[in-house]
Amino acid sequence: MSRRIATQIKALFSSSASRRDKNDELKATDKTVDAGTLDPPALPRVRYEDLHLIPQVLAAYPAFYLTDHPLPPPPFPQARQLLTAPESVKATLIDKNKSTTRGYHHAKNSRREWWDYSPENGDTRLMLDDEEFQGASTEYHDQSVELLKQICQQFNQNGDVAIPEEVLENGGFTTMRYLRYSPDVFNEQQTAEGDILAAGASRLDGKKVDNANPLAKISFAKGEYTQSNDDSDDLPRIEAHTDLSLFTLIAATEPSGLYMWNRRCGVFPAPPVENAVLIMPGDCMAYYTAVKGMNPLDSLDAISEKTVLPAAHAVVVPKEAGERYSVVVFLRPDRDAVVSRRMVRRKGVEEVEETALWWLATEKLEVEGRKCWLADV
Ligand SMILES: O=C(O)CCC(=O)C(=O)O
Ligand SMILES: [Fe+2]
Repeated sequence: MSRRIATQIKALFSSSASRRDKNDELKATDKTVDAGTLDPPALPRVRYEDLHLIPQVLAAYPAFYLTDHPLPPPPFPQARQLLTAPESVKATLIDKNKSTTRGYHHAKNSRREWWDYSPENGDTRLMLDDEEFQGASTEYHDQSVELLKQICQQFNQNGDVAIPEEVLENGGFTTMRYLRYSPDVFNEQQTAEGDILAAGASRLDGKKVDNANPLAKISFAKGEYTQSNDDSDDLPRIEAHTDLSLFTLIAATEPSGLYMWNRRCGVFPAPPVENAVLIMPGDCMAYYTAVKGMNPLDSLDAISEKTVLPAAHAVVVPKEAGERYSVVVFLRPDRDAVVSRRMVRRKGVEEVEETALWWLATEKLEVEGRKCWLADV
């Protein structure tokens, strides 16, 4: 790493500390300070003009905020417009083929509802019939895709191609999601037999078991996170998972409630930051940045410090905090894009096995706690 970049990165990471209240900063440097007065760890901020720093930043942090970017304001009014529309309108936005990546969905036991915009071939089906809604939504989607592609290009510098150009040529299987987390989203027959269980929840011996929410009632005190599962059924949330994407972009309203893990299980709160978007790597990046000639499906040796791992994240909106809206853009390769190639031995013969995005998606559905809502990819 050049000295200039090393200095820039150092400045970048210390700048998250310098943003804190001056008193806190003084406390943080005082070795005798009670750990209870420390802030939780902060995710770094990267300016748009410093995109080249991203590979190094993601070697140290699970995600980052991008500031000074050219995106328009996030379409929160549109998210609110759609997700608070009458049930009869939402019903018209449900895909007839039961797609899990297009149109309106809810997980009422998690007090969450969402709408996916899947614009393959410029498709505007399952959108609100409103010109302003469509204009703002497509504009945010299209510009976010361009931005996320620029982020991917940072891994293809100096003759090194991590992400194949063909993956970045078209929009691939990219989608945008509007989410609403609210105590007002609830299942009227919450306890009725046969109701749809919250994502990640299952029935065991007739009892409802909630394994969806490891962050229920999370709090930070004395320099540590503590968690309890009391009332976890009531909190608007999304279970811990990684995204099936190259990169994911998130803009959210207050209150916060988004948490991310780094590769050493450190937890970072990821509250909204004004005029910034949160960028996190998804599953595909681990394959594209694995040690050359090795495959994470074969061995953990394929993962080096420079390998960009998908960021595990969860949302738990604190009790009585009100509603939270988020706008999420998932940059993905085509469904058929080969994400990984490796040599396997079958019936004594060595052959190349190719893994496509759609296969990763279906495989992921089998993994408890790592569901990704892409059943029909
Ligand atoms: O609402 C958020 O901030 C995150 C949503 C999310 O993780 C997802 O939809 O995959
Ligand atoms: Fe996610």
